[in-house]
Amino acid sequence: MRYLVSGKEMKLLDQNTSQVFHVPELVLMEQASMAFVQKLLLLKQNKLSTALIACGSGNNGGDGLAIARLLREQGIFVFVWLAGEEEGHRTSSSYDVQKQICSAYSIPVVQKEKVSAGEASYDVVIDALFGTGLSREISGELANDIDVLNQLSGWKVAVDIASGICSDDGAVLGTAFRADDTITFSFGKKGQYLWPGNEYCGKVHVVSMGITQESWLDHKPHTAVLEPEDLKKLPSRMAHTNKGSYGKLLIIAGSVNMSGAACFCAKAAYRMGSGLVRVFTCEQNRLILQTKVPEAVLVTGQENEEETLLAEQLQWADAVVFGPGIGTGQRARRMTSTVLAQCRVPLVLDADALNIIADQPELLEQAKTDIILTPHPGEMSRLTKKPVSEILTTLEQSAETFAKRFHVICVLKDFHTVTAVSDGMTYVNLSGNNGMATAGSGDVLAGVIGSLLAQGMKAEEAAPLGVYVHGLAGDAAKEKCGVRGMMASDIIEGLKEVEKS
Ligand SMILES: NC(=O)C1=CN([C@@H]2O[C@H](COP(=O)(O)OP(=O)(O)OC[C@H]3O[C@@H](n4cnc5c(N)ncnc54)[C@H](OP(=O)(O)O)[C@@H]3O)[C@@H](O)[C@H]2O)[C@@H](O)CC1
Ligand SMILES: [K+]
Repeated sequence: MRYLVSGKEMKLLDQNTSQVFHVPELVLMEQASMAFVQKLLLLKQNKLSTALIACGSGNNGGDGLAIARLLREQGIFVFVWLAGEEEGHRTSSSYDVQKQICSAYSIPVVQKEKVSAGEASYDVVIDALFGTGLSREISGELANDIDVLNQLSGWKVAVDIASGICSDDGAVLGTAFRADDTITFSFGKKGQYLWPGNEYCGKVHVVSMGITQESWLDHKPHTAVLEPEDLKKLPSRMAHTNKGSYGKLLIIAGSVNMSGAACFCAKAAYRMGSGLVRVFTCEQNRLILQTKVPEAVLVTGQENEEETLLAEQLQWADAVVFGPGIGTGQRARRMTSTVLAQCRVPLVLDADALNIIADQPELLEQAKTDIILTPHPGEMSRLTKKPVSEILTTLEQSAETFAKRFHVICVLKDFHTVTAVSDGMTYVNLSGNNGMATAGSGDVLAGVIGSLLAQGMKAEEAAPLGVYVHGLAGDAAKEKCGVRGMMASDIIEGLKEVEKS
């Protein structure tokens, strides 16, 4: 697991390192710039001969000037554009020092007219206009400067973060540099991974500049990304066990003409390691379920006995998934009330269950168990009564606010799904790909998380880990089918590859 930080947190880490651990700002700047150059050369295998470095007037610009000097040392023809100063902005003291050094080495300075005229071309265009210090919309000449950079040909690389992207949430503040790659210091910044910032920052490379975990002091980071080593947290398999040792999962899913959701969910749960899965569904789905997932035990009932049967099944289960394909009619609404009132084991609420709860959020408050909700932005919009556009641009905040308000875990699904757990941690998921935007993918996720819960994982661990594993399964499916050919069943098959990794 690694942490992602906001701009404010990065500033705090910088300050603590300078003030408590006595590492001067210029030393950090030198280390950052050296690490940047090392990475840059590695990425292009030393095949660079010309570079343009556009510098703002703060410390990001200071980095840019140090980078110019270090690239020159490597025999690269460098040109700096002092865009911040040209626009009359106040310079930082470290920028002033770096500029003095550059002047002493006679590093060539180009003016805007020359850059915008496109007279020269550069192998790499480096953006050091703004970093984590960006605090408001970029306007006027500086906005135009960014547009000028975007129009240049050549490989585009951002120093720390693409200028114009808010480090905290990925918003575009006015306009933004479009980087192919971003080389960032010490910690990934949240805005590099959240939409639309992720599209502007390109591939993000984190390099060390000498700020270590100690610099957190007593502040606790609260956004994390799971990594391959976190797969060790998956429930272990012992030698002397039987199918009952891996939990009893109840999946309440499917309705007339909606059998697929139940199939995907149950299959995914078995592939995730469940030993016993029961599917509570309607009688009409018997044949298809018994053909597609013969491993699952089916429970169906007549309308007049269904409520009693459901209550009995809730008693049997170690974990419950409720919602995929249940519809939003009277039967589904009755079941929602029963499940939320009577379930005493960890519960995943997905799909139609979320749409029903959107009309009766008080049901969530009455529940007496750990709940994980897995809305996509459309469902989240119905749950919160906020437009989808707002949810998409405030993904982390939306998940966090909902989790805190209802004391639940909120898995807000998107290209980079955000999981907010009730203790204040949020996880940004980086596994997966756009081929997973396909029917049934969400049912698979619900089955994966449900399975982990039934195997005894705590809800706050099962939710982010389930999301991560689901993404890895999607990546395995991409290898086999490509992003267009991928279907939910391929993601289920992909779960086998995650197990092998
Ligand atoms: N600190 C350290 O130890 C190290 C930091 N490092 C590097 O420093 C970077 C952060 O540097 P930074 O804090 O100087 O801010 P930066 O992003 O360069 O912006 C400059 C100034 O612009 C201003 N401003 C803001 N928004 C604006 C707008 N829309 N339009 C116009 N002006 C605007 C704002 O000043 P304000 O006007 O708000 O007073 C801001 O201060 C970081 O990303 C990393 O690259 C590394 O060297 C390692 C050591
Ligand atoms: K930058």
